[in-house]
Amino acid sequence: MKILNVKQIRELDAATIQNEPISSLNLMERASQAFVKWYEGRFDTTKSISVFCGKGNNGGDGLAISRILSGKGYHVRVFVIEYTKDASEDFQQNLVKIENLIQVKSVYEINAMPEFVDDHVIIDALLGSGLSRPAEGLLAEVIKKINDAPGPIISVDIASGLYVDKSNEKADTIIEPDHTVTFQLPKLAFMMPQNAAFTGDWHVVDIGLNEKYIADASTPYHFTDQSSGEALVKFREKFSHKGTFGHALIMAGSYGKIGAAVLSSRACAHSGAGLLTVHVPECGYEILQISLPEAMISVDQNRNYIASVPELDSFSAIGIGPGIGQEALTVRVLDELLSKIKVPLIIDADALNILSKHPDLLEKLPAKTIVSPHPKEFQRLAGESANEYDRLELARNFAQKHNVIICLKGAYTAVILSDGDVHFNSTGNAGMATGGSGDVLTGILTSLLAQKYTPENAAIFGVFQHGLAGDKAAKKKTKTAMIASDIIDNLGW
Ligand SMILES: NC(=O)C1=CN([C@@H]2O[C@H](COP(=O)(O)OP(=O)(O)OC[C@H]3O[C@@H](n4cnc5c(N)ncnc54)[C@H](OP(=O)(O)O)[C@@H]3O)[C@@H](O)[C@H]2O)[C@@H](O)CC1
Ligand SMILES: Nc1ncnc2c1ncn2[C@@H]1O[C@H](COP(=O)(O)OP(=O)(O)O)[C@@H](O)[C@H]1O
Ligand SMILES: [K+]
Repeated sequence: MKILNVKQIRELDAATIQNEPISSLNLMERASQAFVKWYEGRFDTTKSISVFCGKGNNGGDGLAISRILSGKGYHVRVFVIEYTKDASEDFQQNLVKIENLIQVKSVYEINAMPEFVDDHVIIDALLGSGLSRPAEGLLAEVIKKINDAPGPIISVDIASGLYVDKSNEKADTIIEPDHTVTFQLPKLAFMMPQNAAFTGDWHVVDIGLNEKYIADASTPYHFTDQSSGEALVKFREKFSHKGTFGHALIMAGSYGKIGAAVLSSRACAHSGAGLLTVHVPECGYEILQISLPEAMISVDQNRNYIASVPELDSFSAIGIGPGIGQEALTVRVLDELLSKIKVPLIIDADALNILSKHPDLLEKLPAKTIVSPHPKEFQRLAGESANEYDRLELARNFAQKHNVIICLKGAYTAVILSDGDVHFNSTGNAGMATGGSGDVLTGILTSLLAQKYTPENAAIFGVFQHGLAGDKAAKKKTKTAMIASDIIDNLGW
């Protein structure tokens, strides 16, 4: 699924109107019907509704939604906030359509706002994708008043005051909805943790916008939804054998952190690699052998941390990093590995921290190496950013400059390809915010690389699979009780 910018969204609207063809008023009607269909599935007619409309097309949607809901037996109050004399054409037409059906109250000053009762639903149709500056004056006061209301808030298309594709300032006044019902495509703003309060649960409703425009639109931003994630799976051929699926090498663990090696190795074995060798310091030998008899163990000469690179000839992909520590000899191991490696590589955790401290090693990274930092590791690697949009740009530049693939981990992990394209992941949940989840991802990615997934597909599909398994684990055990091992136990489909 693509994520488009504001200009493209406007063009998409126009392309639909022109090519279908459909009048813009009827397109607004279709969008409003789609919103109402979503609403009916959630709230019954016992709950009263207050709809707050601005005077652009988002407000026009609000008026149409009010009329349709009222026709379905909902008790609806409608308020138009009079922050300007100008109103869009479709807003005006919808005002005429509603006039004899529901009383519309004009709000010229904050004291004219209604009082709210507990289970009263608020629909926010003040400002949509046309936001061009922060909400101020009466609009800002209204937004604050709505945010203080006890009942649920549902934003039409996007929370009023939130930009679609660029960062707000901290001081901006923005609606804090429980739900956002957005039209046709997810918005870039929804991907950013900084906007969590201004997004709520978001839902995309199909309003039949022009498919050709969407297919042709050029954008770096994509969303790996269920269908695009599942489409990447490589099914096993009938006559395949273990040699078909590659031989993965995982280099992980140090004294006190052998668990990281166990987690990444188990995840690797459960993700389809034909063979798996785990290189661990001596102290990890028995632990690994017992916890994962399916793996072969390559025992380092050093007791407590990895100090040597094993013979690499037989491996088809290598993952390094979980729990390895940053001892001087381990730094040398990473250096030597980067000089010798001829197969796809994934670098995570302490191996990333070593890269941050030894930036000269960055120049040695083989093309299309996958790096999987969480935000703190990425900051160590690439530096600070003022906000998450800037961080994403920094990551896109970093990926292009070093010709690597970055899995920037988070609620919507961003897989950033070496051409700068970004694929936000749709799966996963806050139950995965627990020690070891990242080690599991490293194992999955190593496994997919060993199976000859392209590094791009390995990263996108691996992150998707990881989140999917996390979602299954949360369903069975709850987000609170699940641990990283549960993600492994729920791999597969
Ligand atoms: N695209 C689609 O597919 C479809 C879109 N639809 C709907 O249309 C919505 C977009 O409509 P829209 O373009 O009229 O924008 P919207 O936000 O309602 O108002 C813009 C007006 O507000 C003004 N303004 C801006 N910021 C302001 C501020 N802080 N304080 C005060 N004023 C401010 C701005 O002024 P200007 O920037 O021109 O000075 C302009 O006059 C979209 O979100 C969706 O709900 C559906 O109906 C059909 C399918
Ligand atoms: N709130 C969340 N929603 C979805 N996924 C999450 C969330 N929090 C963490 N995760 C996922 O869990 C993993 C955590 O990785 P990481 O921070 O490296 O953990 P660790 O170092 O403990 O293994 C990442 O893949 C991340 O995307
Ligand atoms: K809105």
